[in-house]
Amino acid sequence: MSENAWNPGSWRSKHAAQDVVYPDREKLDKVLAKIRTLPPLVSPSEIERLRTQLAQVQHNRAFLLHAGDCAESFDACTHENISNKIGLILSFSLIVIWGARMPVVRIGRIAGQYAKPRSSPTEKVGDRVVTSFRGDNVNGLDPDDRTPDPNRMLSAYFHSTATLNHVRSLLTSGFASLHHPKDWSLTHVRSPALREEFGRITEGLSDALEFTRTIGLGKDSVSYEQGGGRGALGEVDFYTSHEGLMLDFEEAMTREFAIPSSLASYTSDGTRTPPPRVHYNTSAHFLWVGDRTRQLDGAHIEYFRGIRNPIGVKVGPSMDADELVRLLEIVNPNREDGKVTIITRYGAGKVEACLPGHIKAVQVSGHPVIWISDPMHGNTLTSSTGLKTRNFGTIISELTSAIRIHSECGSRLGGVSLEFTGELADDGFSVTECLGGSMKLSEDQLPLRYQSFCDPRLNFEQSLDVAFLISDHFKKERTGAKTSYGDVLYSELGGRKLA
Ligand SMILES: O=C[C@H](O)[C@H](O)COP(=O)(O)O
Ligand SMILES: C=C(OP(=O)(O)O)C(=O)O
Ligand SMILES: [Mn+2]
Repeated sequence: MSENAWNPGSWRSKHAAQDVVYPDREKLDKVLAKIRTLPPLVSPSEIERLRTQLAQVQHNRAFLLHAGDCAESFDACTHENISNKIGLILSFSLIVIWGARMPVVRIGRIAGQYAKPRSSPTEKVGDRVVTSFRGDNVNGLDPDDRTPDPNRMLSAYFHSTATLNHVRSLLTSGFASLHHPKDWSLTHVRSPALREEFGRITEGLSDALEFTRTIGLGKDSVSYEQGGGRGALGEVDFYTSHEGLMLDFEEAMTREFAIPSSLASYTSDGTRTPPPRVHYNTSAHFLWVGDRTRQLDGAHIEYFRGIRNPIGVKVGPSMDADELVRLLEIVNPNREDGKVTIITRYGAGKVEACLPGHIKAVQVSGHPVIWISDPMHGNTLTSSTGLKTRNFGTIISELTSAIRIHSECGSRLGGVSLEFTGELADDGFSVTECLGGSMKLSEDQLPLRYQSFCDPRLNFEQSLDVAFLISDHFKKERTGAKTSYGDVLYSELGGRKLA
């Protein structure tokens, strides 16, 4: 075997950062053997379709929304949570489509986002120092349940299956058409100026949808349940993703297939070459490599370079510009369109110093990439009461800086990666994990409905605030209106420029 040969297990000869050590190796092997026999969660055709759509994003013909929980949990795998999450993704994308007049490619952090890298192998729970919680795929949130258990990977497989099945059933039975701007209440918006701006967008959008329905009458007058079509909003593509962290699991879900729709080729003497066979990770459409596991000579990059799925690479302030280009050479040597999404996450105070150099280096290299901004992970802080949180103003500051810097560098921000949730607490209200937004969530409100057990997520209202901001930006760009970050939406939402 040549030194450069790849197979789904070739990562095993490299160092895996954030590795999980299982005390019972035999049990691990048994679980992995079982996972290898289980059916794929997603199909090669869907993965190829996503690659094509991401190539559209790369060519500025679509916008990418990558969003969902920091970490899913097995307990949160319920009808209510899943439908609220999908509902938020659909509402968010509708608002962006309205402003940008561009399709939105939706990739959820869902149906498999069960494993977490951590800053430290141990953490303090009360007075005790215990092994850090690494996600339901690995160990339990209960401090007495922190020993990694391989059976959790099987459980993750089945929870992913249940989640994905529910997502598919919602989307194929008309759920998307229920997400109407008329149902979005703006009563939480504290600033009258902001409420007016948001209202203008929802009204326009609502009118447009009604108009579409009116001219489509006849075709759509029979409901889906009565045998009719799915309506103007009914046909939506939706893709799944998770961080490709647990390489044992990812390897077991990697399967070899011929590329669908590729044909056999024939030479002039009639010799037939069968269609190329490649390796798909069949546990999700899209996988990303984290900022903590992207070492060029490490196990994760070795695994990622061999799969056919489109991939994301998290890039933080510690990435050198030439290292980024070398990474692209490794994971996309043939420079395929739609293959690599760079997800930048520097922090609002560092984006100015880091992003231009990264953009320029990639431009000089000629590598085709999609750039998206993750304005969450570089902006985490601890509240005075010890809760992990993020400030809405800082989040939109990094996002708007990224949009501006791309444009100044002759590049374009192709999308956004957010940790958000539409899930509701038992009292029916949104979670309270991030500060600010149009509801002006304050520090003393954080403990009210803080439900995340990893990173703080934007709630439904705060997420739509971001959608309105992006939509407004694209509308201005499209109509040639002057974009200024001192305008109503940005300033009323608490946006600020940090040094
Ligand atoms: O989601 C990202 C990381 O897993 C998370 O931010 C790590 O959190 P920690 O710094 O508390 O370990
Ligand atoms: C772990 C994550 O991010 P990063 O690798 O950028 O820290 C994440 O997206 O949850
Ligand atoms: Mn996170």
